[in-house]
Amino acid sequence: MSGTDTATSSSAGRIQRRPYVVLDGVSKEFTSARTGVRETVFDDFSLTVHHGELVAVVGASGTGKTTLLHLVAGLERPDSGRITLNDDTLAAGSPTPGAGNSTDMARHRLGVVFQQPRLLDWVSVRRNLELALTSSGLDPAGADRALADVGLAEYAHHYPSVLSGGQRQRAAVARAFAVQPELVLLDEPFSALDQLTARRLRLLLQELWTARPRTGLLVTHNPLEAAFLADRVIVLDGRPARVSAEFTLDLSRPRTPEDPRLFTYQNEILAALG
Ligand SMILES: Nc1ncnc2c1ncn2[C@@H]1O[C@H](COP(=O)(O)OP(=O)(O)OP(=O)(O)O)[C@@H](O)[C@H]1O
Repeated sequence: MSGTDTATSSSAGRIQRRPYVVLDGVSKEFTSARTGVRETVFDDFSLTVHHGELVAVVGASGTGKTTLLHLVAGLERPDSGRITLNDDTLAAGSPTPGAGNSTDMARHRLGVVFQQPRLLDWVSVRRNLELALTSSGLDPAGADRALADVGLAEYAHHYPSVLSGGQRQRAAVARAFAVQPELVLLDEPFSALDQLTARRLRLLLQELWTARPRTGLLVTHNPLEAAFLADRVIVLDGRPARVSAEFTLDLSRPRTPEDPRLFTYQNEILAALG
């Protein structure tokens, strides 16, 4: 633990040595809809994310960042290799790869935030959260608390369409955290927002993370966002994808967006991106 303030936490204090997400020798191919050619996105790819660790994944467009999240979420199955979450085998390669098991998300308490909020427009914001809670076998009464945590209590009865883009993404974050996820997957969660809103939501995410540390994978094109939020940043490169560089960010939390050390990391990550 660094410093004397008990509200701050260092990575070393939060991250356990126990692996939570393990990809072991994972391979994944797709057939391009455009050319009909098979592309090997991952070949014998391995990655470990430890309990309490937030790993950011950066890399050029098309390297396989979203595919990596989909594999971990159980939305895609590996062609070969094994993926385990908290020692529980989520997926093992099968000769007939197909869609993942939709119960995986509930079983492992996954919270997912996508680039777009993906809220149901025909029900209220509260109902959106209640449905997520119910499908995870949780009490829907938790919706109001989750909305209050992100500052949206007074918008609970509104339909998503009357909310601003930032408020909708805030609601999406609330929905992801409402299920008290053990694992949070974030796919470019703030890239569709203006800079000021994105900054506020990063601070909110940090608050939620500090209140109760979880394990997470964050896909982002923004090296500064990666440095601000993550414990470790990996750079994915090539086809098939491999980890070409890795940065451990030993900065205590809460972090401030103006911390000059973040800009140093940003430059190092940018240099690794080439
Ligand atoms: N369901 C699919 N069917 C066919 N090809 C796919 C499918 N999903 C991904 N791919 C291909 O796999 C490769 C990796 O895609 P992916 O979306 O994971 O990359 P990415 O690194 O997240 O890209 P970006 O940064 O642009 O979002 C791309 O060539 C993509 O076309």
